[in-house]
Amino acid sequence: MRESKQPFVMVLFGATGDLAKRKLFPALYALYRDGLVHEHFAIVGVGRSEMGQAEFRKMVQDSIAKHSRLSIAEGQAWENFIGRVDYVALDVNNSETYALLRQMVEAREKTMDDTSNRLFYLSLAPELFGTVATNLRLGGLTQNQGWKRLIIEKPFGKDLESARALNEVISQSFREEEVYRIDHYLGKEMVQNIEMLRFTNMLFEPVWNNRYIDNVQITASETLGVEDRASYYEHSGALRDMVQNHMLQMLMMVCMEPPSKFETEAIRDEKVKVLRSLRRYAEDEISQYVVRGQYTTGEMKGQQVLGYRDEANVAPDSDTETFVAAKLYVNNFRWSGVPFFIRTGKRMPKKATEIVVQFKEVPLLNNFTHAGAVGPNLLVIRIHPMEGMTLYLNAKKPGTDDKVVPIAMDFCNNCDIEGGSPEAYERLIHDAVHGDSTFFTRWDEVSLAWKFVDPIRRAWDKGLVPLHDYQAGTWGPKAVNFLLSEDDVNWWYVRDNEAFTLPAQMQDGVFSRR
Ligand SMILES: NC(=O)C1=CN([C@@H]2O[C@H](COP(=O)(O)OP(=O)(O)OC[C@H]3O[C@@H](n4cnc5c(N)ncnc54)[C@H](OP(=O)(O)O)[C@@H]3O)[C@@H](O)[C@H]2O)C=CC1
Ligand SMILES: O=C1O[C@H](COP(=O)(O)O)[C@@H](O)[C@H](O)[C@H]1O
Repeated sequence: MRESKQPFVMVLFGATGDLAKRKLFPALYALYRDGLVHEHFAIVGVGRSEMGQAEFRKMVQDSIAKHSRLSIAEGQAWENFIGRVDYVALDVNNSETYALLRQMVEAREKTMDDTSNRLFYLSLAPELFGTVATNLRLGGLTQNQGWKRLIIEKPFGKDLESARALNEVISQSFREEEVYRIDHYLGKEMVQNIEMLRFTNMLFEPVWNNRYIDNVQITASETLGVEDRASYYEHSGALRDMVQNHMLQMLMMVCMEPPSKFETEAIRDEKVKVLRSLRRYAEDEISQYVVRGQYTTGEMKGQQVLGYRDEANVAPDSDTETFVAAKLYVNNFRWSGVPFFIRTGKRMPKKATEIVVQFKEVPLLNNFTHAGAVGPNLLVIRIHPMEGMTLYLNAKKPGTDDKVVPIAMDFCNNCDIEGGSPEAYERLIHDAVHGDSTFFTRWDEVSLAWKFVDPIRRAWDKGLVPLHDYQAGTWGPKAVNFLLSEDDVNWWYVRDNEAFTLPAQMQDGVFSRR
């Protein structure tokens, strides 16, 4: 699993981009501040923009000041960090420019007792991933003495065919165990915690199956619209952007069997088995199991917002989906018959990612007069922005003889951590630096995820499934309801940053269905 700290040089392609500024530099700074990387490290930023070292360092400083969970330390500590950051402007398509990059990396390595461990991070447009992997090899950057690793941002392809082609190109320069495909949801504390909750509590594992679980709901809702990413999003849509990766990763974490060891490949093997058991829908079945939607103009926090088709760089007749909901089945012994409802969308009422595990209801016995008011137990795993979990149980209302009320046991994962828990990118970069690829996506996961998603995309492209409208600020198209009503299920109430409350359905001691 994790190696001890070792010196390394990180080459960050896309160092002037949005992700680098908002997430990657703040993450690197936090790792340095928390003493989680070797004292000998350096970052060589690569971008296209011409700028000098001082200007680049100022950009890094501004982005850390704006986006880091930690404030910039005054004095020596900051100087130590920023003094390790270099910049080179080059066009990654031009293989000749890699000689300069190599010189810069080697110059840094000379100051580290000639240790040569290299971490390449591709925070670039996906079309450039293969070219850079190849040019790194042709430019001699991958023939170093120590380890070499390649972190690749998403998306990894746009369908199975393109993902295979990309993988083929990358594999000519890096071995599979050197490739770290990012899915930043796997770096989220509470996504990682699912394993721990499940496999370290005797309370859950015996009932974690189709005998006791009625259904599972996974929501990743966003309040933001497409913002300035339309040129990417128009070709991606919510299916490729969120479902192929983040939603399926959360599903795998919920459904996987206990691994034979808490080791990288053992864990990844179990996750992959979930995707192998995931029921794949044929194109003519998609309309029964998957709903797509696109937001129209509506109100968010009292402000009128644009509909998707009116956003900058979106085609006026775009049929890109900004919302997807689906009913999934994992056809194995543990999960057969349990519906997994997933939904993700932009311009929804709350920013929240959470998983609700709804247990079956107790038998309605004649001698238990209040059975009608007794609702199901729920385990709610809150991933973002609240981190923690809530277990909903039933209990007697104090002062009454027989009135049953829902009660909630709430756990907050990050309330006691100053500055909040580590960001997903901190966790993931830290893992990659230390050779731990557990929370990165293995190639077979990627390919199976595309095998599930591709028929959906094809059915949509053929016009076999309607694209429904939903007003910005709502929970998606009404057409979604049929997915759940067949199973007599409703979406559970989603909290964002609200203080603890019982879900609306549980108030007044009665479980009402919305
Ligand atoms: N931004 C986000 O929130 C998220 C991004 N991602 C992924 O991260 C990656 C980067 O995204 P993002 O930061 O938003 O993209 P940006 O468009 O903001 O940045 C792209 C970066 O690539 C550089 N670049 C582009 N072409 C070349 C070239 N020919 N040679 C050298 N450098 C080049 C740009 O340099 P310059 O600016 O100097 O021209 C810039 O640094 C993408 O794969 C994206 O899918 C994933 C999840 C979220
Ligand atoms: O990968 C992506 O994720 C974000 C949502 O991430 P979160 O950590 O804020 O939940 C999404 O906005 C973006 O479209 C997508 O590319």
